[in-house]
Amino acid sequence: MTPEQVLAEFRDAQALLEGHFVLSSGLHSGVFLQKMAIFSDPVRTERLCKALAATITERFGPIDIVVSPAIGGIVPGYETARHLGARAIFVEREPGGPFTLRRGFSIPAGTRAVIVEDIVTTGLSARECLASLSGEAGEIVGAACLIDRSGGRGEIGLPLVTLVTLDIPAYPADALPPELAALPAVKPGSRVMKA
Ligand SMILES: O=P(O)(O)OC[C@H]1O[C@H](OP(=O)(O)OP(=O)(O)O)[C@H](O)[C@@H]1O
Ligand SMILES: O=C(O)c1cc(=O)[nH]c(=O)[nH]1
Ligand SMILES: [Mg+2]
Repeated sequence: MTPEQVLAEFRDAQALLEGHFVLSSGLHSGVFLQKMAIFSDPVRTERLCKALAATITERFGPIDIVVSPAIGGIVPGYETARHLGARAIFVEREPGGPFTLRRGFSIPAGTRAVIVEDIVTTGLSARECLASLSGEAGEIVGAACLIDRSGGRGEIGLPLVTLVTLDIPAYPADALPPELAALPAVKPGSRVMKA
């Protein structure tokens, strides 16, 4: 799948939103990729995740386990795992807390795992996912996402593959451009911000 085809999927699904958004990292942006507009369509999700699985195989070789950060990573993690012939597990948090591997999930010795994210903005969520797996015996060989909106600057601590790299501006709350500051802010994701 070319980057243009991937972006066309997001555009056709009306997943490319404009407004004033508070992102998971606390940064603000005028653009939000509403991945759930993609993941609510199994056929569209299959097309994208099949392509991501091929990219993962090419870069990292055989994969036994896909591990994803909840909530956004669960659907693409599962669908990508299906195309990799791998298992799909996820890390989740108590509101406001760190990611944890629960529900009997593990990455056993001798297995090769990859982190699958939906969108990477700063890499914070993927980094926190990786940190939560430090006690697992298997090898985390890399990370993958559908869209990297960091311009390739997101830091995960693992090699990252993606279907598309975009460089979408994001701003700290105290450095908003006036046109963004003029719009009411909404926070679409699940991370609980600490006051
Ligand atoms: O690279 P980052 O700066 O971490 O931003 C990207 C993360 O933000 C979103 O998750 P969010 O925490 O909003 O919750 P969600 O997965 O429940 O949508 C998205 O699903 C990624 O996990
Ligand atoms: O950084 C985020 O929180 C984020 C950005 C984006 O475009 N889409 C999303 O689901 N989360
Ligand atoms: Mg997320």
